[in-house]
Amino acid sequence: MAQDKYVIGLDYGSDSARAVIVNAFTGQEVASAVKYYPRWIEGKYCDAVKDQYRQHPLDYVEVMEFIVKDSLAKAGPGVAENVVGMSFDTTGSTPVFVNEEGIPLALLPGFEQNPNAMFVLWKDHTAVKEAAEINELARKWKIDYTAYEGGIYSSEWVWAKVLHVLREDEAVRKAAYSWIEHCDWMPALITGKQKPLEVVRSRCSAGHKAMWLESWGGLPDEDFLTTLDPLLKGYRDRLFRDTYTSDAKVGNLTPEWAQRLGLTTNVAVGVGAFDCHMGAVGGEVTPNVLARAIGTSTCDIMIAPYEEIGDKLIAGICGQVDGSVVPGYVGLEAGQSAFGDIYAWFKRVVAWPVENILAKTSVVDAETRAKLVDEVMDQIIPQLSIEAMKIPVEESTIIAVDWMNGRRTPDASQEVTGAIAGLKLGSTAPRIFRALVEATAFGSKAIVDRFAREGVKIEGVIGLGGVAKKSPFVMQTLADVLNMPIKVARTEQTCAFGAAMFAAVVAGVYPKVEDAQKAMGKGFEKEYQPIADNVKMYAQIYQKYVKLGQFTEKEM
Ligand SMILES: Nc1ncnc2c1ncn2[C@@H]1O[C@H](COP(=O)(O)OP(=O)(O)O)[C@@H](O)[C@H]1O
Ligand SMILES: O=C(CO)[C@H](O)[C@H](O)COP(=O)(O)O
Repeated sequence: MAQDKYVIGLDYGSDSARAVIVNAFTGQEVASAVKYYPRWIEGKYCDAVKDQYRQHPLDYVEVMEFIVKDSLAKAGPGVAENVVGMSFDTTGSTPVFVNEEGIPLALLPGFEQNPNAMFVLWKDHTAVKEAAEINELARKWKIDYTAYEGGIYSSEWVWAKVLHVLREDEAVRKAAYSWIEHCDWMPALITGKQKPLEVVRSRCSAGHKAMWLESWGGLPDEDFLTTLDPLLKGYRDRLFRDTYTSDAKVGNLTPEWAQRLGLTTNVAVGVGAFDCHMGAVGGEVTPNVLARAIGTSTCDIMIAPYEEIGDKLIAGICGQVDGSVVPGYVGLEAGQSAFGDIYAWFKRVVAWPVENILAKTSVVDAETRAKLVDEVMDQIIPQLSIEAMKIPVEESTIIAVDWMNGRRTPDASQEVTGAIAGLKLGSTAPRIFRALVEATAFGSKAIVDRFAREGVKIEGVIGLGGVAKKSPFVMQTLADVLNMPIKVARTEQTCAFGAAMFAAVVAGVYPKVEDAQKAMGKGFEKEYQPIADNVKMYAQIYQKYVKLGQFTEKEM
């Protein structure tokens, strides 16, 4: 019998990263490990009031070493030496400035504590002004470089972010040579191909976030960038012309990284991509099916055959890119800038006395106090869900809008804000929580409706990600609001699993990712069916959501 071969999929989410070791022949999950980013979880380098969210490169490196070694230890003997491939997915656009050697500036002396020298996380919205300038210039330019990115450039994306940091920070400006996305830096680091012009760049990040298009000759031309701001002079030449889909190999693990991770230099490392794109692959996406990674945010992915999409431009989404999901298809991306993050925000609001009064009380000893606080914090969302679920839909008289972190799709605007209306003295925490869950579902419906309006047929919905797994309440509400059945992917870590499928292709186990999907895929664990009575009621409540959104967009 042939020796088993193993692959590792690494998924870098907003708060934590996980590694999954998978048998490349059978798709059996052998072991996994997860770890929160240590500096991030302490709230370092972030300022929510300013919409500033930065992540230190050391968080990514330390977590990688831990999760790979921990999962290998759990896998037991005979696995490490037979790992043949490794691929990454990360959040995005999450770029960092690097020096000529490709080293993120925060790893250099003098920059260790400078948030501008760190990765600018996708949800950082400090570059709203720069995004508006990009949109204004693109409208007037001979080529509308935003055309394949839904027609609106967002402050979540790389050019807005790098321009903002260049303007804000003279020290970074002087030290910076180029920039790199998180999904490209991880493979570059461990294969020793870190120099900016040697980095094998992802089609997914370049196409969806950097206005890269093959037929334009790659990135927007120098003239466009320097008209935007002369500070961008020379960057285009210090970046890339070509990009690669995730079935391509970056290189092999270097001896140093093989040793640090407990693997061998036989490990082939694949081109990275964004979490939801690999998640869609792990969730076995097919044409006309919307795969939704539902976690902190949502990222909604579809794939379309060339002959179906042709030259059609889909307005108001986060881009359509050849090969960004499955090579050989156009990948379409949309999403909500906050989904589970809205529940997390409400949890922080209701938990204010827990974190600020209970956490300081002297009524109990320190150990008991810490346990109490932890237990209350952990139980808030699950308990609110249980209570909110008991409220009949017809009593859903509180209406909320889900733009607490801006609106990613349809029609990106990070300037819009969230809202809660219809409050009364009887509006309890579970009732408000229910309204927030409904608002996140209504935000999803706005996306589905936009795809339909643009002529993209959706025949099925797949749910993956933390919320899809953890919350039957949210998923049932979503099925009712969308009036569509939703299948939930069986694999525990669908994004990491998708990365593992790509790793199997990169390592030569399968010629195409579709073959890896067939052999390794685990199917679905559950299907939520819309409940007809709820569907009718939500169709009416949705109109109120739309009106409230129009009001806040205009007046707030
Ligand atoms: N029981 C729950 N019901 C609904 N949402 C939840 C629940 N538990 C956690 N969440 C939300 O899940 C989100 C994290 O999703 P997850 O997919 O695990 O992470 P990430 O988005 O970083 O990949 C958080 O925003 C959190 O508020
Ligand atoms: O915008 C993205 C991809 O284009 C982000 O990577 C994604 O939304 C991150 O979210 P999460 O933490 O929910 O996985």
